[in-house]
Amino acid sequence: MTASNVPTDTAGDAALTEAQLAVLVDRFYDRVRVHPTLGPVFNAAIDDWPGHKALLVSFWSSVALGTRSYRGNPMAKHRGLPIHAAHFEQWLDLWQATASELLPAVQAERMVGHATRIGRSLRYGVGIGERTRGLGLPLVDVS
Ligand code: HEM
Repeated sequence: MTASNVPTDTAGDAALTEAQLAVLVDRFYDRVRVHPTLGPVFNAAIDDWPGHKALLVSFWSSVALGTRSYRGNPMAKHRGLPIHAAHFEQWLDLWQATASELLPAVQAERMVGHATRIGRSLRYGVGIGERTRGLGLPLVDVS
C-alpha cells in the first residue's frame, strides 16, 4: 500500500493501521540515514535498508497493534553499538517530529509514548540509563 492509500483521519479516533506504520517507519529511517549523528551509527550497521524497514514495521505493528509478527531481540542488537545518551534523545526527537507530521495527534502521541518507554528500557539495557549518572547522593565516590 502506498502513502496515498493511507487513510487520513484528522480527528485521530480511527484505529491505527499497519499501512500508517509502514509510512512512519519509511520516512523516519530516511531521515535517520541522513541525520548528522544518528546516520553514521545506522549506516555502519545496516546494509539492507528495505529489510531493516520491513523488520521495524513488524516490530511496531507488534507493539502498537498486537500483531505478534516481530521475532527478535532488540536489547541484544543495541548492545555493542556505539550509542550514547544523546543518540536516544535525537532518535526520540526525530520520531516525535515524524510521527506528528504523518499521524493524527492522538496516534502520534501514542507512538511517542511507546518509543519513550521502550527507549528507556533500551538505554538501561545498553548501560546508559539514568542510573549511570550516579545515585545523586552526597557520597564520596571511592571507586
Ligand atoms: C526508542 C528507541 C529505539 C527503538 C524502539 C529501537 C528499536 C530497534 C529495533 C526493534 C531494531 C531491530 C532489532 C532486530 O534486529 O531484531 C533496531 C535495530 C537497530 N537500532 Fe534501534 N531502536 C531505538 C534506538 C536506537 C538508537 C538511539 C540507535 C543508535 C543511534 C539505534 C540503532 C540501531 C541500529 C544500528 C540497529 C540495527 C542493528 C543491526 O541490525 O545490527 N537504535 N532498533
